[in-house]
Amino acid sequence: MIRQAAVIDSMQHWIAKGWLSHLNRAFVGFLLDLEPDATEAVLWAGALLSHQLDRGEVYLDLEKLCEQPGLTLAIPADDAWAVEQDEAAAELARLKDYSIETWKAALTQSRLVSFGEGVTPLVLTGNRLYLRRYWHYEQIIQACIMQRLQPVRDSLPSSLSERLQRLFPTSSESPDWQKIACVLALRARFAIITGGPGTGKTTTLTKLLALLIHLAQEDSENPKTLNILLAAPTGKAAARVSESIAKALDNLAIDESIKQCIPRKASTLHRLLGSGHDSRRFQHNRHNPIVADIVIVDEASMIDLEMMASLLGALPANAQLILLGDKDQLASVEAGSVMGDLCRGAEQAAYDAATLAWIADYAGERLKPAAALGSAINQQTIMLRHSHRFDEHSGIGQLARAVNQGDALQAQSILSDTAHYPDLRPEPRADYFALRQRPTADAANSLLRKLVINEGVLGYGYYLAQIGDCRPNTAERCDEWALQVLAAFDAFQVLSALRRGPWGVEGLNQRIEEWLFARSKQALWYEGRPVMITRNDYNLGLMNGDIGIALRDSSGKLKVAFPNTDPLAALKIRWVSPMRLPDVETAFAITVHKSQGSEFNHVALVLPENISPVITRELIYTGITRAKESFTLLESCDGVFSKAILTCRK
Ligand SMILES: Nc1ncnc2c1ncn2[C@@H]1O[C@H](COP(=O)(O)OP(=O)(O)OP(=O)(O)O)[C@@H](O)[C@H]1O
Repeated sequence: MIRQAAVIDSMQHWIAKGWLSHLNRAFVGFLLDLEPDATEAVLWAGALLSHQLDRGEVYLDLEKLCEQPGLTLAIPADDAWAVEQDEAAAELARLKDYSIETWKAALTQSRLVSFGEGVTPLVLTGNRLYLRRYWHYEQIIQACIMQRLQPVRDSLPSSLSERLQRLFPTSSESPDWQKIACVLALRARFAIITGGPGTGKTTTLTKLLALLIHLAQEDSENPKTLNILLAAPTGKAAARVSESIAKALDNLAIDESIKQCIPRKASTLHRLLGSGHDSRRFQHNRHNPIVADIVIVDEASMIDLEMMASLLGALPANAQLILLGDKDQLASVEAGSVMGDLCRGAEQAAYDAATLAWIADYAGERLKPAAALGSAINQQTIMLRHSHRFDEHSGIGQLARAVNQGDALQAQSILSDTAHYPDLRPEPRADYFALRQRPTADAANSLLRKLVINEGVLGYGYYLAQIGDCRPNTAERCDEWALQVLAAFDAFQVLSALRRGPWGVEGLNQRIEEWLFARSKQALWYEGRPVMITRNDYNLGLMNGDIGIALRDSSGKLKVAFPNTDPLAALKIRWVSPMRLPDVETAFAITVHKSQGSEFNHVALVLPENISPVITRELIYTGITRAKESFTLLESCDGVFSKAILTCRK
């Protein structure tokens, strides 16, 4: 008992430092209630597991914990890394008493732990300690995907080859991964199409759907019209997907009757599953499945473990699931990097003999066997590799590639060859910028200010001008105006790696508000304040990450205008009183995490003065690839960018 009290004391100290939360401590209390004589190792393991869940990790990896406790637990927190590193190392040393064997021995003997099915709160599998709920989600995902991997047909009709030929007449790519994606996705009820920005995921999807519709219509035994549903994790992502699908369909040379069967509007996953009020309990589940033949989810890297389990659990057994997304992006904010995990090994295209034969027979592509065989999921995973949006001259494309490959030297060399901002006018072909001189905090701040107040589209001036110059004088035009302001806001976005500190979103938003409104702290709500929802509000139908802008409506009242992402909604804008929005934060600067699923014409990525474990290659890559036309790197201290590129969490 004395030893238990000592553990709790240490935990209190960690809570005071902000390394653990009260919730983590409460979880330990819950474990103690169930097992009053729990050992210190079990209590620590419980607290650290709870801490990992807060950080978006699904389990506590005991092996990594033993090897690199600070890095594994991200203690101290990112914004205090520089100052608290030594103290944290000394505190973490107390965990050094435990080896992987002693952790496992203690957990194995505890009544709180089992190794699979059961009722214990904790589950140990190998070196991974899970909370039962998350272990269960993984089981559901695994079982539902495995069931869908079974081929649904052992051959494709000959009429399909002709259609494929028409859809993919010639290709600049060799092999043609888009064509391969189509033929593989026709084989089973599950497929993942992953690729960086502009690699043709949406284009491929529309062709695939056209083929699937033909196949269903031509089925001699049971011709049918497919019920196809399209979804994305957030409202913003759903709106972007709808836009991309509509564009891809406009460019697709197929019969109008087939096009009519392809949905142009995506809903959010919450809506697809039928979200109940204030909860993640959905109307659709295995007892009441969704009615669909094909479900497509874009921006799948944003799906967390719980949502993926809910989705798979609610799919009817015969429905086909197609996931689209960029596996190299950051994982979801909630626990679980499902897409990254499912796509492990996708680069190698490690197909087995049956898959290679299928590809050769139907796509006419003879791929070389990989050195080692990939997993069963790899057989239905296709990585698109050629960006059609960023050509070889595009700085954004080159930079994203170098970052993704962990090539810090190449990334630096691209940036040192950069355009700069003599008068904030980009050179004609350059689409990326960085401070040319040695970065310092002052230089970064002054460039950021210049950018932010820039009256053109490179900064927020353009957006502010839309508010003032385009204000309508009739109530009817208010929605149109709000849409215009929201679109203008998407032209530029400041992104930060961190939340706190002068280079985190809190500090940046404060400075940007002062620069733009030339007033130090004014009222919390003012016209032009962009806000991001920070917690799902099922009553208002606003989801974490949705962005709205405070505007005066036709009656002069300040309201927040949100784009209506419901595909069936008649009104394009929803006006919500600020009083009804307790969980929002200013969004001139947002975290890279929160920017997922969105794209902006110009992105300014701000890096802090010190590296910390959260500033990783995936984060930099995600930040860069949010930019459609131009990208600016603002390093407040030399070296952080390069170090981040060398830090890979995979
Ligand atoms: N095989 C191709 N040949 C030529 N152009 C293509 C090809 N595939 C896609 N494109 C073009 O590249 C652009 C990007 O394609 P698409 O929107 O399908 O990519 P994406 O991977 O879905 O992009 P995002 O990153 O926005 O999700 C579009 O203009 C599209 O017409």
